This record gives sequence, C-alpha cells and structure tokens, in this order.
Amino acid sequence: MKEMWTSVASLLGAFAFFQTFLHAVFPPELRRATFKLFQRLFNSYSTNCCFDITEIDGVSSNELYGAVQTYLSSSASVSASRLSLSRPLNSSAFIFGLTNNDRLVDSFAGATAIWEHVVTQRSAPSFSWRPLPDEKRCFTLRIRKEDKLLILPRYLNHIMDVAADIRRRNQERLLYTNSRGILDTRGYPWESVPFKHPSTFETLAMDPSRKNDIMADLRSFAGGQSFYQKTGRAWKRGYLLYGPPGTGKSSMIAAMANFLQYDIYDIELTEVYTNSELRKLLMKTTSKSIIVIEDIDCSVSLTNRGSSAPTMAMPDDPSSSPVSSAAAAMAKSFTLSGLLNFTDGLWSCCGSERIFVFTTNHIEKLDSALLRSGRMDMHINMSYCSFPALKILMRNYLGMSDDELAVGNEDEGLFRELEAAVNAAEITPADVSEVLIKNKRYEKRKAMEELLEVLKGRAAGRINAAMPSLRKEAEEEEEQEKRALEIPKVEEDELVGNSEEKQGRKTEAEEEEEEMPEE
Ligand SMILES: Nc1ncnc2c1ncn2[C@@H]1O[C@H](COP(=O)(O)OP(=O)(O)OP(=O)(O)O)[C@@H](O)[C@H]1O
Ligand SMILES: [Mg+2]
Repeated sequence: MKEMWTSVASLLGAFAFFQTFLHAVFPPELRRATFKLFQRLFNSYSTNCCFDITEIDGVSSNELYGAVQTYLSSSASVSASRLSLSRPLNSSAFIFGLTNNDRLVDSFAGATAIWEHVVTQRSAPSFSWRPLPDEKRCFTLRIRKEDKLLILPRYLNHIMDVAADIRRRNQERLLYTNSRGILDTRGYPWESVPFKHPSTFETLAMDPSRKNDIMADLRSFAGGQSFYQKTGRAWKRGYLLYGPPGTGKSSMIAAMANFLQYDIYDIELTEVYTNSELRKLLMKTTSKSIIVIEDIDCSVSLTNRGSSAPTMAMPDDPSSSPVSSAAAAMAKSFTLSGLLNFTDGLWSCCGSERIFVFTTNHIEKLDSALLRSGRMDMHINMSYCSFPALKILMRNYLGMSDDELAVGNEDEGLFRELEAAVNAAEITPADVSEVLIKNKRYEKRKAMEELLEVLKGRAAGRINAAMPSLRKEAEEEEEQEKRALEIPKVEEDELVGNSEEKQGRKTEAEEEEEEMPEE
C-alpha cells in the first residue's frame, strides 16, 4: 500500500515537472497555435463540417438560434433521451428543448444532421449597450461535407418555416401598439399584449354574402404568394372599413386576425410626429400581420398632400394652449404623403404578407389618393343592422338554431315584423347587441317580442325626430306646388286679359270698320 502511494506521488511529481517544462518551453501563444494547427489538420481529414449558431449575433439576438430552438422542440424531431421542458409566457403549449451540452439527431432529405447545444460561461465582460447573459449559448450543427451544398440552404429554410408555424400555432397572437419615446429591451418601438379578442366571422353580424366575399378575399391573399411574385406586386393588401360608430369595424379587424392567425399592429397616429418615425415603425413589424390605423379621419388631416402646413389634427384650436401649439410645430414633418408612402411606397414592402386596415366614420373626408386601389384595395361598408345581420345576432345572443331562424317557421309573422322594424329603425349592431343582452333572460319568443318593441320605438323615434324637417319639406313642396299652379293661372289671366283687350280693340276696329262704309 505504502509503495503504491509512493509511486503515485512520484508520478504526480513527474507530471508537475513535465507541465512546468512545457510551459517554459512552449509559451501560451505557441500552444494555442499548435492546438489550432491540430484542429485544422483534423478538420481537413474529417468527413463532417460544423456550423455554430450563437444565441447573440454581435449585440442583437440571432433569429436563427430562436428558430432552431423552436424547431428542435417540435415533438416530431424530439428523439433525445434528456430534454428540458418549458412553457413560455403567452404560450398555450409546452416546449421541449435540448439540455445543456446534449445532442440530438435529425434527418432531412435523406441526410443526417446532428445538433448539439453548447453552453459555456461568458469569460470577460465585453462592452455592450445592454447587459448580456452570463452564459454563452450556441447550437452546433454537424453534417457530412458532401451534404453541405445539397441540403444546407433548404434545411435552414425548412427550419425557419417550421419554427414560424409552430410559433403561430402555440403562441397566442399579439396586439402591438406604439407610444412615443418608448423602446422595449430589444430597442423595439412596439409594446405588446396577448391578443385575445373573441370576434370571428362566425359571430360577426353582417350580410352573409358580403362576409363570404371578404373571407374569400382574405383566403386568396394569404395563399397568393406565387401570384404576387408572378405579377410583380408587393404581397400586401389594403382594406378600408367605413360606417357609423358601433357597426363592427373593430370587430371585423379582430375577426380578420383570428381568421388568418395574424398579429395586429394598432398604430396610434397621434403618437407619430414625423414621416421617418412612421417608417421606423413599419420596419419593425413582422410578416403575417395586420397593420391598423383606426379612425383615420380623426388622426390626421387628410386633404393636404402637397401642403407643408401642420397635418396632425388637433382636438382644440392650436392657439388655445402652449402645449398644443408646440405639438402643432412638431407636427409639421408628418404629412399625408408620408402616410401614402407608408401604405404604398417602397417602404411598404419591407416584410411581406401584410394587411393594412384603415377605419373611418366619414369616408367622404378622406383624400381620394388614399382611397385608390393599391392602397385601399377593398372598401367595406359596415352599415346599420340588416335583417340577415339581426338573425346572426339572435343566433349568437339568444342561442337560436338555424331551423328556428329559417323561413317558414312558426314565428314567421313575428320575423316579418322584425324585418320591417329593423329596416326602418336604422339601428347599429352594437345597439341591437345591448338589447339582446338584456333580453336573454327571457325565453326566445318573449325576447324577440321585446326586441321588436325596441325596434318599433326606434323607428317611430327616428320618424318623429325627422318629423319637423319632413313637415318643413312637405310644406315647402306644397308651397312650390301652389306656386306652380298659380303661375299658369296668372298667365291664363294675362292671356284672358290680353284676349279681352284684343277683343276690346277688335271691337273698336270693327266699330271703326263698321263706321267706314257709312262715310
Ligand atoms: N357587425 C357586428 N357584429 C357583431 N357584433 C357587433 C357588430 N357591430 C358591433 N358589434 C358589437 O358592438 C360592439 C362595438 O362594435 P365595434 O367596436 O366593432 O364598432 P366600431 O364600428 O368599431 O365602432 P367605432 O366606429 O365607434 O369604433 C362590439 O363589441 C360588438 O359586440
Ligand atoms: Mg372601432
């Protein structure tokens, strides 16, 4: 036993001497160079090649790292024995991941790809404008050299697509908004919250054929990548929603986002002061998104394309307060042409598959340049509640089935009355919804009868409200008719008078004639 310890001690002593000797003979630079040389020799004889995909590329996040992480989390490609499990914020799914320094084998187009997740401690604190994580994380992809050209670009594109798809399926979509001077930790001008609006085309009350048109248009847009490429058009589409308040413009936007599974960027134009700010906002939006400007007629003055005058709409007279006049001064650099470029200029096509939606209560106030095709491709009139829309609301709020709503049912008479009343009432779907929410405590027939009373009241109220002007109109019409009748009478009188005069003259002439022969 003693001998064994003696030999171990002498071995350690020899090792220490050898190490000191190596350090003295080979300085660190020479050792590093030798290591690199061996590595290069090894690489040139190796049949594999490696790619490092680091989490942080310079100072910004590496999109590919995130995509690989998501891709490897898909259950289809998970085949490792040890995995990490997480559930990101706003996500509805659990995510598998590679644990530190673990590896996973994937295959693509007949080739094998080996992924390794390498985590090391960050050595020296390097200078950075934002704090970097303590750990350096990177994925290493190892494939055979001969597969490199064959699969690499296709494989990476495939990873990006699959990751985007997984993210869309798992992650609840986001609703972004902008506010001046606020940048998030990644330097983004957008703040986001999970988008959970329950409105869908199913619940949206409007004419079914119009609704189908819009859905078909959206579907053909979303699947039209090759069409847009072939025709040389930017892959974007503009919708203008107009109509009175409470007719479902915002609900329609939510329904579009839910239908296409897109994020929403709701631009607050009153927080944008210059054209370049607007451009920056646009540059930081992602594909597969809906960019919304609500109540566009209230946000900017939209009839002054060429003017250099302030274009932001001020709630009060700009001269009334120093703040508003300062804002007016700042507003000088945001123009209608900036907004037009935003929707249709060169900058509008940074990114792809994006929908622009503007809403307004007063379409007549908008500049025709903004309305033309290419900018606003489809104008959608969200009007007062029609009978088909009312039926959808009754189905949603009173739980009526299609059979109960079908023509020729036992409530046919009541339905006819409802149809006449809703057309006469000019009531918004928002108001009908409110009535139905109150009435849903009754059984269906009673709820409909109560609704009918409200609609009739609204129709009567509308007629009464319009009565003074209607009466005035009727009086004016009567007056005009009278005048129209009087004019011919006067003319007639005049004619009669003239003829009598003529007759009188004739009589005199005749008298003269009669007298002549006597002479
Ligand atoms: N067409 C509709 N179908 C279903 N619900 C509707 C419809 N229109 C309005 N509503 C109901 O009324 C509420 C208000 O509608 P919404 O905000 O979409 O109207 P809007 O047209 O955007 O109004 P505004 O012009 O004031 O912004 C919604 O929450 C929704 O419940
Ligand atoms: Mg709205």
